[in-house]
Amino acid sequence: MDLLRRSLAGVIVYAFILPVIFWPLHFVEAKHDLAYILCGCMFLISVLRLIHYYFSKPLYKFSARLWFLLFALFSLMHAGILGFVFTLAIFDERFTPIIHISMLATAGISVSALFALSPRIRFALLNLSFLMMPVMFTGFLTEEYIPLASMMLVFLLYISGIGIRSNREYRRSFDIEIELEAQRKELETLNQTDALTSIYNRGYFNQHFEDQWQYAMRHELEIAILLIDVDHFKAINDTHGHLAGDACLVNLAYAINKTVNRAIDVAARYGGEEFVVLLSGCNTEQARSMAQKIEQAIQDHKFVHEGTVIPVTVSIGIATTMPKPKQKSSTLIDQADQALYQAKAQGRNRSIVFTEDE
Ligand SMILES: Nc1nc2c(ncn2[C@@H]2O[C@H](COP(=O)(O)OP(=O)(O)OP(=O)(O)O)[C@@H](O)[C@H]2O)c(=O)[nH]1
Repeated sequence: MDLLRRSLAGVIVYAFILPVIFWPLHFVEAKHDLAYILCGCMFLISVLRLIHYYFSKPLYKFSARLWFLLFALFSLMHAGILGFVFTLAIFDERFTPIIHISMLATAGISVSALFALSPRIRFALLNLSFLMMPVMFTGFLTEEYIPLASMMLVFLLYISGIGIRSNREYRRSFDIEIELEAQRKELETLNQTDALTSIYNRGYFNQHFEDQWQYAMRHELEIAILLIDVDHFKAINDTHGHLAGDACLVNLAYAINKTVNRAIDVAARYGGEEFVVLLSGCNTEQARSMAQKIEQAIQDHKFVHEGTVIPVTVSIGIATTMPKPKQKSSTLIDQADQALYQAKAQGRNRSIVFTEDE
């Protein structure tokens, strides 16, 4: 696709280049039909190339191969006609006063075409040969133009070398761009992910929560928060060691994350042994049902350490609301926290929904 953008200027120039050369030389009067056919073809091909440019995206999606075939066909047609005209210049005396300028123009157009097409170097060289080879070989066959043709050959070899180098640089910069994009994505993921449990971290949760809060406010939807805290986690650490505690957190994160499976919902590690779940477009009943599912998943997903099952339970604080313009999103977290406190106070291993009178 980059090829198209790079060669667009050439497409416009090619549409008008022949009339600009033919009219002042009175070539049109002498070779009326040929002049009109050549100018018409160049113009028509430019129009076809512009149509190709305009429909490029859908065509590329439909078939990248067809897209390139058409691009190559039109470019080579342009190059072929120009190559023919430059060859004509050697034989037609009307061109004699400008023969050197013609050769210079051939060189100039060849260079710009080569650089525009250098991302596809083999095609660029083919295009270059369509432009330069006919005039060069004809020059070699016409005694008086042999020195000129020899210079063109040297020039052709020289710019081919530069084209190949430019292609390598283009590819290298392309590779660097791809690598940078991959690194950027990796960094973004790292930035959003909790290092221990590999689920979302608090930073990502805060951002997502704020977005969903605004969305829920605009569309008058309910939104729910579940704050999940491991019961007596300190005891697990103290009895089985910190590494076992870590493994337990990984286990829990997996069970919670697997249960929260709607794409819009988010489970994250909120800090220490605390997790948070954000459910968008979800009322209290649905939030309560999700809390039960999480409890069940944690129960089913047994945590085994050194061959023994370590019982792990959680307490969950639930809060739901339909966000109002003056309401702060942090109030919902506070309410879930208060409900969690209640769950702990009432003996743990349960979920409690926040109500105003609590
Ligand atoms: N292994 C491990 N422990 C952690 C991590 N983050 C926090 N903790 C521990 O989690 C424990 C939390 O203890 P408390 O806040 O007293 O809570 P608890 O023992 O779970 O008791 P309740 O919450 O009241 O049921 C502390 O001992 C922290 O050191 C972690 O990343 N890995």
